[in-house]
Amino acid sequence: MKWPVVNGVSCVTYYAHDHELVDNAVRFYTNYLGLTIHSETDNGVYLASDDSLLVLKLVVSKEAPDSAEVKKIHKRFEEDLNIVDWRSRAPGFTLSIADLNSTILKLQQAGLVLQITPNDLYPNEAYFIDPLGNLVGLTTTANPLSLVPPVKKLDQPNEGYIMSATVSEATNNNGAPLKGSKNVAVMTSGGDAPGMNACVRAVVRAAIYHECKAFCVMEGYEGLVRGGKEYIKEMSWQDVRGLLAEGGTNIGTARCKAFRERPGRLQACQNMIEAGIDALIVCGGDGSLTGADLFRAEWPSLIKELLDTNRINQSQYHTYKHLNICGTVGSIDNDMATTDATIGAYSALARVCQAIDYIDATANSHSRAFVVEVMGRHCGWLALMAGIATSADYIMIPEKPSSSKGWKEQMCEIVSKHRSKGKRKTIVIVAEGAVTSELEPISSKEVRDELVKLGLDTRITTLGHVQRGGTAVAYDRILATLQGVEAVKAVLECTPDTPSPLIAVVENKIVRKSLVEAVQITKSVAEAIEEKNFDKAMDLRDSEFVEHLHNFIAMNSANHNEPSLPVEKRKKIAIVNIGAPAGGMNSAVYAMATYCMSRGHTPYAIHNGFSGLARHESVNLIDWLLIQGYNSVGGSEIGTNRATPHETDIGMIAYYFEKYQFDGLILVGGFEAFVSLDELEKARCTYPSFRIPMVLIPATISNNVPGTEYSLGADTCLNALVEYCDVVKQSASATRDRTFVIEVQGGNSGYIATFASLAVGAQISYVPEEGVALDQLEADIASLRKQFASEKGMSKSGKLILKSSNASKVLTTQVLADIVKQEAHGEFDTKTAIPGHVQQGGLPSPIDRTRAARFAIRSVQFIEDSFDTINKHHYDVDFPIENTELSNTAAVLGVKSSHLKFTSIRKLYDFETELGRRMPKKISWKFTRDVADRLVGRERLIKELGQVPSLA
Ligand SMILES: Nc1ncnc2c1ncn2[C@@H]1O[C@H](COP(=O)(O)OP(=O)(O)OP(=O)(O)O)[C@@H](O)[C@H]1O
Ligand SMILES: O=P(O)(O)OC[C@H]1O[C@](O)(CO)[C@@H](O)[C@@H]1O
Ligand SMILES: [Mg+2]
Repeated sequence: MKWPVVNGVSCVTYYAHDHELVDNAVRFYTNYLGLTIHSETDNGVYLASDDSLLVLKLVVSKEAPDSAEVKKIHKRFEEDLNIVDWRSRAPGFTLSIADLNSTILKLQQAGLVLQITPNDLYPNEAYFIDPLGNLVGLTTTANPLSLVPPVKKLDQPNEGYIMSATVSEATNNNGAPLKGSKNVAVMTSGGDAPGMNACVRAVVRAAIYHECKAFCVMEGYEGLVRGGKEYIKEMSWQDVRGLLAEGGTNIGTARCKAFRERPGRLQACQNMIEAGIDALIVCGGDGSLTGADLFRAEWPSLIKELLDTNRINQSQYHTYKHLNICGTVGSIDNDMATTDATIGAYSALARVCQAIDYIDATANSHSRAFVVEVMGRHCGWLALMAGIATSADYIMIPEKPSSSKGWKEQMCEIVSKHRSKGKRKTIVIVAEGAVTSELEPISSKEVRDELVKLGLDTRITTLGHVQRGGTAVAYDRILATLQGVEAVKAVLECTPDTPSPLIAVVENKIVRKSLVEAVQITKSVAEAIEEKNFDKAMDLRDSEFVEHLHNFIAMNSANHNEPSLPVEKRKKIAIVNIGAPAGGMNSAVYAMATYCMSRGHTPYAIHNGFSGLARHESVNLIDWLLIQGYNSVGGSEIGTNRATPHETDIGMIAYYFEKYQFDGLILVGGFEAFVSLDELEKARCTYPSFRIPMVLIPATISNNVPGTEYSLGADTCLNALVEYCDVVKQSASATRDRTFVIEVQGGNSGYIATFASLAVGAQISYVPEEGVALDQLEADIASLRKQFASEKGMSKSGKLILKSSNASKVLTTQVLADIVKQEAHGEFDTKTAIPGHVQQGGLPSPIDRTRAARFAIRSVQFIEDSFDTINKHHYDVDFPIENTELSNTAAVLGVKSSHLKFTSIRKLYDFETELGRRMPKKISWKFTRDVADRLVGRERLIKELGQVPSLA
């Protein structure tokens, strides 16, 4: 794509008040507009187009965020949205019509505020607001826009939060709130999936919050076809209480034949109109959403036929002329295009991994082979991710088949090599839809027969519907809840011209996509497989899927295939765990070591942190056989502690680095690891042995490492906490009149408390960023009293209060519980529950295992890429300490909007960290607090997160 500069400007300079904003803008311009980073300085980034023309400079201004300058930018932004002649105001880019259209689509998919000129004067222009608040124009001088209908507003500008949804009120085009304007129905369809209940709860409560009536369509499309009050039921706030903790879908689901035929859809249309439904939210898989899309496309003809045959009257015809429909993706298969995850997929993955962990034990005992068949009719996502998370020997997925004979040879060769290296067990995972390159189905029995031929005592385990059962993991509850809230907002904001939305999760954000397009791309994956065009099928899967597959193959070839790097490029790379244990630490070691082996590097483990190294020279070559099984154990197998290099003996550490001639270091840990990396980077001028690439993989349940929105271990912790809270809530509900104050870990970060409260439906949460303000406490107690009074001890009315241990030093958990109890005046009872270190979790979650593998492999690649840069200065007497290129070789690997990004420790430590509080300056999840409160009807008095003084 070419990006010539218009208006005779060769360089456009934008100002932002902090590095984070510049990072967001850089991410945006590189991801969506195809620019590349030309160079970086301490206070800005230059971006260039493909043809190396300098077009954009993003600068960190010294001005404070509330400075006059920044206010001016915002004012201009607001004015610009209303002016007619934007052209004179906005710097922009000229594009071909095709590029313009595809860029506009990308921008819409990114959920950006977007305006397309609605008048004839400039029909070829689109304008958007970039992440710095600047108005930017895209122009073409070719044909008028034809592909994209005018869309006034889709969403707020992105910033990139861990699964955040926007929580602003639904508004019309003039910004007026939309309240009470619709009857909103939700249904679940296709195979049930854990998390569907959370979605139903969120839709019902968000609809009621917006003063709409909420309905549930029972039994999927079957209920829509049958109609009547039995199948289309109005729901109250209380009707969806307790749903978060329940698996499956309580409103029923079905695979409905009648809806596949036009007469069935005609009847469904009539039933919806008779029930007065204005908007329908469908939570289902690819099939259900294909049905929804067809229903949408046919609606005008259906409603016309109903009018012509007198099945509805004129007034109904006019009121319901446009179908307002919205999809959220609920399926364990994770096979819907344009969304990274479907509701239920990670819960099913958790079931699969748990089962394989169990099988591992018996397989190992008997030295047996197991063929494990997992679900997924047309998609290998479950098999692939389970393969990584359990370090299976071989996987078979529909997207990447081998030839009819080839798979047997390949599988047997790999399995034999693993056995010859001493492995006692063999696990082969077969996706239900696995095929050969000739599309012949591969059965588990065939696989077993091949393994038997190798002389292995082999069993088949078909996991079946166990995979769909059980309660949803934390991730699915959060995803489903945020998507349900967004779906309601979307249907309220839809106008007759708005394309039907699909609520997706992309880059860790909840965004609206086009339902039509998602269905089309999903169909093309199936078509590509049918045409045996497997490369195309892989291309159509998201890039993360492809990366995971490459990683699996690389890790699996460790220690038996010829390494992929030439001898002179092979290095010695060390890994160390620092800080408290966190789920995924062992997986990081396993992935780092096996990937190193596949490349030809030598992996070393530093045992028991820096103190282990300094005091006991605890360094070992990592042995392939010894780390088998690492994925399926919690804690830190190589040992971890909090001591930083300075706190131990940095000189001794440098000595051992020199002795072992390490060429690269990977640190896995939390804030202490962050501080350690800073110390090592600063010590490079004194100790040449630290002049090597160093990467930190954030791993802490507190999720407080600057430079990332997600740390390994946080998901495992959330699952452990959610399980604990479910049990406590069950007890509280059984006694009808009890509140529990649960103390949550997380240091000065309220991340865990906030996301757990969203996932369990806690009535109240207190976090360090807000403290426990007395007026808030008073309001919360008053609200609890009101609720218990209205329920009169007749229903399941247990309540949870989640308190971060550092939310207040004065109000300890016990004191807080005592105050609540006293102020309840006997109307309800209050107790405490302290999960403590249980929150570190037992077995790491599949999310933490698979992310750990991805992070570790990216880290090794970073070391390979950075080695030459720093090696040039290895022997310099005056090591250049203020050289950005060099300081970039000591970096934190972070998730930013689900992109993995390396940020130099210098930049993070010096500019983006509140050292005293051990926290990043910017908190990425503040909106999630609002959603959590809104869905339990809590009014939070403190709206802004930050350093709010607490009672402490
Ligand atoms: N092409 C279609 N036209 C009309 N309705 C359809 C179509 N495809 C599916 N549906 C409706 O959606 C229902 C569910 O579809 P399907 O059985 O494919 O499950 P799904 O939504 O893909 O979920 P999962 O794959 O997770 O079980 C079908 O029973 C049918 O009622
Ligand atoms: O429960 P049923 O109707 O037998 O369907 C099983 C199918 O549903 C899914 O679990 C979800 O689509 C598939 O993986 C599996 O093939
Ligand atoms: Mg499906």
